[in-house]
Amino acid sequence: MKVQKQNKHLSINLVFVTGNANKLREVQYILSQGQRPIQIDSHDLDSKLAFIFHFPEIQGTTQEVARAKCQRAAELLGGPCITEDTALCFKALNGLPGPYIKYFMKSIGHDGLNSMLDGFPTKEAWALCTFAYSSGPDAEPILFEGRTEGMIVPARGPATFGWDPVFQAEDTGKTYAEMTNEEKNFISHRYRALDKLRNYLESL
Ligand SMILES: O=P(O)(O)OP(=O)(O)OP(=O)(O)OC[C@H]1O[C@@H](n2cnc3c(O)ncnc32)[C@H](O)[C@@H]1O
Ligand SMILES: [Mg+2]
Repeated sequence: MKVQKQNKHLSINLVFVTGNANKLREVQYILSQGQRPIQIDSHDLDSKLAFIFHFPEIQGTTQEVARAKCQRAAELLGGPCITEDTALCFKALNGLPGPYIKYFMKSIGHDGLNSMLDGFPTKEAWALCTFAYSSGPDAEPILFEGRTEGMIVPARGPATFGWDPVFQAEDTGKTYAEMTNEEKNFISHRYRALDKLRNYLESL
């Protein structure tokens, strides 16, 4: 990561290690807003790093999963980086599927996520985003969490990004998939976590 302060302007370049193009698009969008834009290096999807995305992610709490991925990414890169883990947590299931949502989505899809809650008294859920920042292979990753409350509903809106069509954000009446980029990226779990990361980076 390069941090340069010139004439009170802050220019930060970060390497974001992810295999998910939708995440990268949203992160670039969110960080380009505001008074001090942060550049995300786009070579993170470089094929040289592609094998990292096929590493099994560990089991554990969202924080343990996030720390382990960032640590591994910093070791492979030999330098500073950020990584991100997203969990979708059902209240009725004490927070599961949580960090394992990717495998549930792949196996049972939007309908299956709804069916999982059949017979439970609440459809409440929350989206949890955990950014991890490592200053290098020997440093302990630092975590930044963002959470958005909502509920699981039958799919509405374009199926462009993961579980967006089945997550209706609290007080909006809309699923993430029914929102514009601006709307989602103003209230999302990702926006809230990135806000904390941005504050941290600006304090360096
Ligand atoms: O390489 P990484 O960054 O790990 O990318 P990934 O796709 O494997 O992502 P995760 O391990 O964090 O798994 C999260 C799952 O939730 C999905 N997801 C993440 N953010 C989302 C969002 O804002 N809206 C809908 N689905 C999302 C994503 O597509 C995955 O299926
Ligand atoms: Mg992953």
